[in-house]
Amino acid sequence: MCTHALTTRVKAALMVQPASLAAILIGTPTPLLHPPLPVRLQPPAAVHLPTVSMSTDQDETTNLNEMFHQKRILRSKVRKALKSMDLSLRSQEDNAIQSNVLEASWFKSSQRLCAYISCSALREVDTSKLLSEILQNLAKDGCAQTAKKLYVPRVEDKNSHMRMLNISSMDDLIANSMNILEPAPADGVGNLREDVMQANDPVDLFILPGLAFDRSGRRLGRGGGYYDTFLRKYQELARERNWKQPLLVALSYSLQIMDDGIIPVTLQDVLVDALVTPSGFIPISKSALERFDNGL
Ligand SMILES: Nc1nc2c(c(=O)[nH]1)N(C=O)[C@@H](CNc1ccc(C(=O)N[C@@H](CCC(=O)O)C(=O)O)cc1)CN2
Ligand SMILES: Nc1ncnc2c1ncn2[C@@H]1O[C@H](COP(=O)(O)OP(=O)(O)OP(=O)(O)O)[C@@H](O)[C@H]1O
Repeated sequence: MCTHALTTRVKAALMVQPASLAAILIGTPTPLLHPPLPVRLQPPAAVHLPTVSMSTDQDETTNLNEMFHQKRILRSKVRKALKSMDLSLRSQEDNAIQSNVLEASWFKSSQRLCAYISCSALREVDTSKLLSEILQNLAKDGCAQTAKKLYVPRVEDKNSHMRMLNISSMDDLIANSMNILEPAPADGVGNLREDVMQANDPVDLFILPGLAFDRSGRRLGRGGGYYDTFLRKYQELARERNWKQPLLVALSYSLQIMDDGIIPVTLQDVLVDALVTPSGFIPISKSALERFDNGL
């Protein structure tokens, strides 16, 4: 790749002037509205930078690498804290978070959702009660018009490519190589499951996992870039179709909420609209604040 192409990609990923890079690194609070969509960059490892007049670009590449390095450090700290979390506290927080979701009007009124299948080995906030409520309603109701439709993640490859496929029962899931339950592409009788990107109707709610969050909507994932890539594509689809953007809600244990300035972000990172913690709902974006104010 030529140096110019690298420079352009790195700048596009940072989407900042050099002077404001420090602000990103130290994590100045972002506005409540989400920033413009960034461009995903390739890791710049194999590029040879010329020695003249490129110090700024080199600095930017170094800073970007430093940002990913800081993310890795934070990930391992949070993983460690989650591993030593008291079991009864964890179970108490799992229950409180799920009750907060189940009682929320934005959850009750949602018709089509994407949610993660929690993995206890990864110490993720439990979603089993939410999933069984959604799927039970589907089974009870029988009427597709009023029951909620559920889409869950399926990792397709290691290049941050994930799909969200429709399931109607927990029996539709099998463990993948990472030991996370996910749907096979086709059901038991060979019919392909509906991919949310091909659905005719919009998703209104995403329930998101993550390792760390803050009150400005920053989210640190597990490092694969799967959700950021997927969410940007879905937001683009919603724009093209003039759909209302889905509400992005992340579930967080108390210890996963960081002070502002701790979570490094590039503009590739999609901000969440709200958090659900054991103590309640934290609206962040304008859209979440509106729903919260209106009791929606
Ligand atoms: N429940 C759940 N499903 C999900 C995600 C998720 O975060 N949670 N994903 C969200 O992207 C995608 C899968 N991505 C994943 C990325 C990393 C690991 C993982 O096991 N990470 C280890 C560290 C591995 C390493 O560093 O080599 C860990 O975090 O302990 C799991 C899933 C799609 N499905
Ligand atoms: N130094 C680097 N320069 C450029 N890209 C990088 C670098 N290190 C990692 N990446 C890429 O960035 C992506 C991971 O981004 P990030 O660390 O923001 O993930 P994340 O917060 O876990 O996101 P998600 O929750 O979406 O999985 C991966 O696609 C990875 O290949």
